[in-house]
Amino acid sequence: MSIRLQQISKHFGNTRALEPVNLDIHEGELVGLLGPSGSGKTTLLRIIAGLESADTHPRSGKILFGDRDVTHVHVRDRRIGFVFQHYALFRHMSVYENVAFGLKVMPRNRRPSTGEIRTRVFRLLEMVKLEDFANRFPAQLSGGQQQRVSLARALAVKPDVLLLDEPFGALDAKVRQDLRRWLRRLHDELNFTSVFVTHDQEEALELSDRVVVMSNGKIEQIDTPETLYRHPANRFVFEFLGDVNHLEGKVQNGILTCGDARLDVDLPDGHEELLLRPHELRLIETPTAHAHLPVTVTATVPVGAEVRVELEADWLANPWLATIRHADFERLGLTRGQRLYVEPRRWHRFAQQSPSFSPSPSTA
Ligand SMILES: Nc1ncnc2c1ncn2[C@@H]1O[C@H](COP(=O)(O)OP(=O)(O)OP(=O)(O)O)[C@@H](O)[C@H]1O
Repeated sequence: MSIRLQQISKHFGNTRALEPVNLDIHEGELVGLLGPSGSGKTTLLRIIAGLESADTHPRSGKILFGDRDVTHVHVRDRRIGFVFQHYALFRHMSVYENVAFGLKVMPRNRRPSTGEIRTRVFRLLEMVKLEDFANRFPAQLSGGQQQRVSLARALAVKPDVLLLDEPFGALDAKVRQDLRRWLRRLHDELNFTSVFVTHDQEEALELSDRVVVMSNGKIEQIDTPETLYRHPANRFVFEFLGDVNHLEGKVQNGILTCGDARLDVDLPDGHEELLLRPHELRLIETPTAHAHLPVTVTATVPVGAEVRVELEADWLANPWLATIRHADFERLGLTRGQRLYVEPRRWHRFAQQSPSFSPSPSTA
């Protein structure tokens, strides 16, 4: 089922939660709504669900599910499954009863037989690997297991659309990771259309076919994770999608200067701010002819396959972060207090007036 939003806006009193937005979600797509707190993600999801109504003035928007105009259709008639952050499982019902609930309360003419309900519930419990837990109660399950029951329950009624609001928000990192895989697998296997809300960049990039990046009630960009990362539409998207180091200074005759730091840049004279990703910084023991960026190591933290290195310097307003391979970490014998130089492999800049993205070639 495709979803189309046309000119949907929302005010709560004087607060504008959503500017008029247009959004096309294709049938079978898994779309993430990503943005900082208060950017309007939940409001947008609730409007798709029919739990919240969009503004009707000054200009009324439209919501289409496939060809069906559902703008004024009640939530219960939209054929939607929900999964929320706080597992709203019925605590007095077993896992089996929780998953079967939506089927048992269907109108008589649509309700499957008891046998069919049983088959469908066990099929879903198998898919989320909880078939041995059918008789347990929610309190006897871990957070991740409860969320898998929530997923199975939402899918039991064969929704056209599955909506998830920070579904894994309350869980620890490892469980979140597992549940993402569950969701992706179920999505691909059962082929429904899903929209989920998250403020976690990694979750959005890993799980989504396309990501909708939002800020201040506006859609900043809608793209595949790959395109978002490589071609951010503006500075907000670039900064929101990952850690960024800033280098601000004056360019004269192709050299950017900031205190005793210097970097060759192919830019016209004037004030510039360059943005650098942590993995695009190389740490070296002596400056090069093109880059003289002296720094001091203030902390080193091994994280997975990389080491995060915090760097400070008099010429820096805020510390920098570099991520390097363990092999480089060992080769350089990095310790706190060590003095080094940075050589950017690449930098980025966004023109002040226009929101265009100007990736630079390597400056090395
Ligand atoms: N029921 C409400 N009454 C008044 N203002 C609201 C209501 N719901 C949301 N808002 C406001 O609308 C804006 C968008 O809120 P929304 O919950 O959609 O953001 P969000 O991106 O989902 O944030 P979070 O990640 O913190 O949940 C915020 O400024 C919020 O304060």
